[in-house]
Amino acid sequence: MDSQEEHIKVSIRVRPFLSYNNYHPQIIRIDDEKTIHIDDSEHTITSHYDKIFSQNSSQKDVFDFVCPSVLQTLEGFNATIFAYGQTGSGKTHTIFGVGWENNELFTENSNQGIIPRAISKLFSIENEYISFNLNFLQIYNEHLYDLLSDPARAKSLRIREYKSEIFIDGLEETSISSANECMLLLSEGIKNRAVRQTRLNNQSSRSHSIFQLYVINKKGGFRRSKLSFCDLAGCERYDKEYEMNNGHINELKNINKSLSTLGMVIHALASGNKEHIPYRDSKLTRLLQDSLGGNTKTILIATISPQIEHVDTTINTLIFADRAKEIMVRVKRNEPAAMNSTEIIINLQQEIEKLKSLLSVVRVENGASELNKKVLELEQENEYLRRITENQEVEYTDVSEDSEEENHILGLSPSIGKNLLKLPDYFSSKSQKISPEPSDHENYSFLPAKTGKNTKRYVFSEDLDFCNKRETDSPFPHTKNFSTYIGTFPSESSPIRHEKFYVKNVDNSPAGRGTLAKSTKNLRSLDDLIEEKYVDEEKERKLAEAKLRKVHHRLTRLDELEAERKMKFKMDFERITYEKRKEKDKIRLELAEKERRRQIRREKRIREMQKIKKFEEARRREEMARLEAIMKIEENNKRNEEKKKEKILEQKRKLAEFNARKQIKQERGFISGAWG
Ligand SMILES: Nc1ncnc2c1ncn2[C@@H]1O[C@H](COP(=O)(O)OP(=O)(O)OP(=O)(O)O)[C@@H](O)[C@H]1O
Repeated sequence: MDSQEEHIKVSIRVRPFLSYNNYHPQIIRIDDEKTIHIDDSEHTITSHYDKIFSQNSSQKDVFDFVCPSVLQTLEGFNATIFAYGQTGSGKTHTIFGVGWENNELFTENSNQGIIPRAISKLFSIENEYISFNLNFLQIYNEHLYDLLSDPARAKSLRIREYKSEIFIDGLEETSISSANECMLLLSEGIKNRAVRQTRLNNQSSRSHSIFQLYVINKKGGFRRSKLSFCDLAGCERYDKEYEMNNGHINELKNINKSLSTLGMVIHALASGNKEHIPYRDSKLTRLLQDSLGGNTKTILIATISPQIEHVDTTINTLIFADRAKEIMVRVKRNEPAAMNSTEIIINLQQEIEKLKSLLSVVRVENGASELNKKVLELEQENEYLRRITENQEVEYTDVSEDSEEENHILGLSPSIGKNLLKLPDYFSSKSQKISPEPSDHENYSFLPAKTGKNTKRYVFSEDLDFCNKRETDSPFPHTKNFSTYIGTFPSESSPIRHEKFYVKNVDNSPAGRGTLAKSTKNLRSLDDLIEEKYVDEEKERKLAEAKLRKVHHRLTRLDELEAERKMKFKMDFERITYEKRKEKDKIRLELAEKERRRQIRREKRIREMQKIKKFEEARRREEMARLEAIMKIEENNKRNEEKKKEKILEQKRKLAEFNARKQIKQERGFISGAWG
């Protein structure tokens, strides 16, 4: 099936206020299921995600959101669900649920987190072809531990990579046949996790834990998919007011370091730069590699606290979630591995063999052990060669049989041969390897016998005169008057080995001399025989020398390699130290810059507030003046009005008086007229 590209799904879950929280203003508003607002005096932020879970959302609501991806593992897709967020914001609550201490979560209830719900869901689907394996691990202080087999955190495990797939050496994968069995193991593992009471959480996870369920579908082959749940340890700030012991500080440093690496990985992936993703900078990112950048359907649940004092961390979590939204992953259904059980077994066996051999290679590659191994091999080889050389010497010097043969060829009696200075004893001791040379060379004749390429043989005679004539003398008869000595004289200055036969002439009579001459002649024919042996020995010696040269060459090369490795290690170490220092400086600068900007913002806000206050004051004063003016005008108007009214009243009064007077006049006129 073709692969398809899709975004990582991102959701936000807001934790409710906990009972021990004091009242705090609501700074989080959720408009619809996809939009969240953060509003406080300093920030106004709006952001969109695949799903927002409010403070009232239930565990079931969250599971319903991830359920389709969980079920897709049955069809051969890999899936990962991971929770990220500030300490105490509800990651463990979301992923595992609460109440594991009392095994409360075995049966369905509202507190169950995503994992127990996923287990129940998967086991509720009856399918004879499907089986499950699981493992459960934690990353504590940058060390990996098997939560199911190593509760004491005694043995940390190592990450390996094979065919670009990440696996953990020594992590036990347990086959499970029922949901109950699975829950039991899960609860065992949960109890083994590293937790600690902190200021923000009574049961704070101090490790990142990863629970992996392998879904094996045997229908039409052997299809294996992986469902991972990851509960990350929460990021936490160093708290000066809360006394932290060294263990706590160490945990905090490791947690924050791995989370910041995760942030960098997310940042790099989101920016589309697939070239250099710093997966290897932490164990966490190494393990999440295939979830973030590989063939896996991934869901991130970012948990946030509703409290105003955590607003900065909440915003950082949202920034992290924003970046994760941008990541594209290419997902593909896993292919079936083989068609029948025999093939499956063969495939698995082959795979195991490959992995085993790979492991041994990786193991030796990972340190000086390879070098040690090679050095050991070479030492063994050296020892072997040394022994060969010694044996050759022993064989060569152990001439008891040869001397008997020689005696025989020389025609010397066995008794004479046996008296040859007891040669085997003589040569068997290293300290006496060199035969005694005749004390006075003047008295010896020097007869060159056969000369091999690397061997020179000489025959000495005590009698110079006699020896000078030896070439023309008659054959050497068997006689007890002669003793023959054989010795090997390694030359210090040259690789040529000098071998000297010297014959003592006991009987200095002419007959005796004749015998010696004959002996010498026979000796020369013996040389012919021995020469063949020397040629073989020569070959062997050459071989041994070549081997030694090779060993020497290899040792030199190993020294060079070791020097190179050390140099590379030193350079890498320096580079990493430099980068880390740079990174630290950068973070320090960023923090300082952030602090500076925050300070500027604060000052600006204070200035603005002061401006607004002044402006308000002026406005108030103006308003007061305006009101006073209005009141004055109104008073004037009122006064004028009253005056007007008085005037009118006066006029009315006057008019009334006038009218009254007029009427009186008229009445008087009328009376007088009537009288008149
Ligand atoms: N949605 C929720 N509803 C009710 N209680 C919650 C919710 N989320 C978290 N809590 C409670 O808040 C407390 C802290 O939650 P939890 O331990 O899950 O946080 P965390 O993010 O895993 O913290 P840490 O990173 O320190 O482990 C717990 O008592 C938990 O039960």
